[in-house]
Amino acid sequence: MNASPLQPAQTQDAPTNTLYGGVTNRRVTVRDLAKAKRNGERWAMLTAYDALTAGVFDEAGIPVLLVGDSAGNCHLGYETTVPVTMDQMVMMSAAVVRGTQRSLIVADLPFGSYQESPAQAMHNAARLMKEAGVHAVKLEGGERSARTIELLVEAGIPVMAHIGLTPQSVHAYGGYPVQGRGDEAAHQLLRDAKAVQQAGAFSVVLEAVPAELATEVTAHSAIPTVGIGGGPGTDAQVLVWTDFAGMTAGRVPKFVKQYANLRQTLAQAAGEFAADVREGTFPGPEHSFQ
Ligand SMILES: Nc1nc(=O)c2c([nH]1)NC[C@@H]1CN(c3ccc(C(=O)N[C@@H](CCC(=O)O)C(=O)O)cc3)CN21
Ligand SMILES: CC(C)C(=O)C(=O)O
Ligand SMILES: [Mg+2]
Repeated sequence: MNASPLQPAQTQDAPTNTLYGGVTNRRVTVRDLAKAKRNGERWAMLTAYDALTAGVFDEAGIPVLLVGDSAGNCHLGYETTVPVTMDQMVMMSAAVVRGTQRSLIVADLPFGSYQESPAQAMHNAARLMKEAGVHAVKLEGGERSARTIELLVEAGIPVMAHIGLTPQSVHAYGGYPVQGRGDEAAHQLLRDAKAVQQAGAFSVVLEAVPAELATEVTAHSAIPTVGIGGGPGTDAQVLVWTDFAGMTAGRVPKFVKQYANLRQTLAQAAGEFAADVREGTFPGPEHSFQ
């Protein structure tokens, strides 16, 4: 039986139960993710906005990378994701695709690029697939986006849905509140999950919802659920890479676990570089040409 591309082939030097590390010579596909769901395999997704960091995460064995419109907050200096444009998403997505060999690359359709009509969504999803070369797109909304998801899927575009807290609605929410609290909200989330699955989505992000509800949605879902602030019961987890790596300035959401403190590391290195230059200890002879 072929090893799942989500896990290393069981060779004597491949540690078990770790992320795959370039053990196969093909891209992860939506079929691999469906198989992982059937096999109860959990997997991790990270955001990436450029070729360099995408390549690091691809080599580290992250099977799916999301070119998130969170780039607005983490890469482009905006306060929210709302200003991010299609041209910006195409440029970042193309870089992420060029920087990777195995990870499946999903790109967000940014605010205002799909809500007008299914035809508008088709036009912009096609741009991401053709101009950037991504393998799937993601869009926000459950029942409200079902017809659009159907059209894209019928056109051969794999769609990752996104329900619960949908950050493009930040001004309608007045912030980023947890969604799905209370009976009516919980039932709406269950209807959203059912609608996107029936529309043909290959997976669905559950953002900022009570853990028990996310577990219930996952149990009733035939497609992989990807949690961010949804607790441990989802099939997969996604984090914004600048949060997980300790690069984000200021407060990060409660659901973030920081696996590194790159902001401090980089700041300290920059300080040492500046001091060496000021003091004339860099460059030394070993850095100089004769
Ligand atoms: N750096 C970054 N990380 C993200 O996860 C992220 C972005 N940017 N930009 C787009 C959206 C915004 N996100 C957010 C931002 C804040 C909260 C937040 O602070 N939520 C409250 C909920 C409190 C409650 O309702 O009980 C929290 O305290 O976590 C959640 C998601 C997720 N996305
Ligand atoms: C928060 C994740 C799921 C996202 O949509 C993004 O990074 O833009
Ligand atoms: Mg997004």
